Amino acid sequence: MKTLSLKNLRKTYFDPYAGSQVTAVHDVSLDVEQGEFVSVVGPSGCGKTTILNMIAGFIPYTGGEILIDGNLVKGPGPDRGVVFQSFALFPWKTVLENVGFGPKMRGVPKDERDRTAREYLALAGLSHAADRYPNELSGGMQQRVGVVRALANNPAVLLMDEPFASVDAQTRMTLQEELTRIWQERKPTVIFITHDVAEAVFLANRVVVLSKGRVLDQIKVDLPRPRVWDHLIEDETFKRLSAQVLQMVRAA
Ligand SMILES: Nc1ncnc2c1ncn2[C@@H]1O[C@H](COP(=O)(O)OP(=O)(O)OP(=O)(O)O)[C@@H](O)[C@H]1O
Repeated sequence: MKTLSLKNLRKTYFDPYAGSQVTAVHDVSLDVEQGEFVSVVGPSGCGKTTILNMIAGFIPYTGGEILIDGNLVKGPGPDRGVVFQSFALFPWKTVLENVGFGPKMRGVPKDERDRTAREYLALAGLSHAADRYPNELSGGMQQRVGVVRALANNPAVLLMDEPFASVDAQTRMTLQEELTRIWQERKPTVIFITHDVAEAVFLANRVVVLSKGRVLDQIKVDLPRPRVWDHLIEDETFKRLSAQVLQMVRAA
């Protein structure tokens, strides 16, 4: 079943420096199935963040349409969860309260939202941190809380914009493994933007390569799961797919 559908999506910005319109997204059509994990890669300025922001409903689109479960996107909504590279957890709320915030806003009773929040925290190995405050956590842990906070709303689509870009390489690999494990358990529909080709391939069922506001190509990733770096780093298929995507990005 199709969860997300982009049809001939277009976005122009007014560039105040040039005094003219810039087309950031030309004509993007993309269908994402329920429970699919799609990575989006492409050179800087190819329109990745613009597309994500339009799906999130943060910025209007100039042409075409975005449908989520058949409904036209007209603005932000609880059917989409968003995780950025730098995002703010509420510093005055505990980890448990942060994760339970979305359900609270939707009127879910305290017992139930605490139960859901604890379930998601356990899934990310964060049970021990439930009563801590964000400034008592490492950057990697905060990022994991951000991911489970978005998931706890049970969004139709989880939108992730380079969520692991600012953590160290070691932590990043752990977060990637963890995300694939959580994905496998809950099967959320994910759009994941990254500059890191290996990350894109490691995580996804499909990698979409953008170039100058258009879809250049798409590659299916049939690697078995669970995905673990120790196995994949030397895996011939992983290496071949990564090289293929890298070549496309460099040519884009
Ligand atoms: N608010 C804005 N006003 C004017 N032009 C913009 C605006 N935001 C983005 N652009 C332009 O739109 C194009 C696409 O930008 P976008 O940020 O979507 O690319 P990106 O692929 O996410 O880049 P990066 O990988 O560097 O984050 C670029 O040419 C950019 O300069």
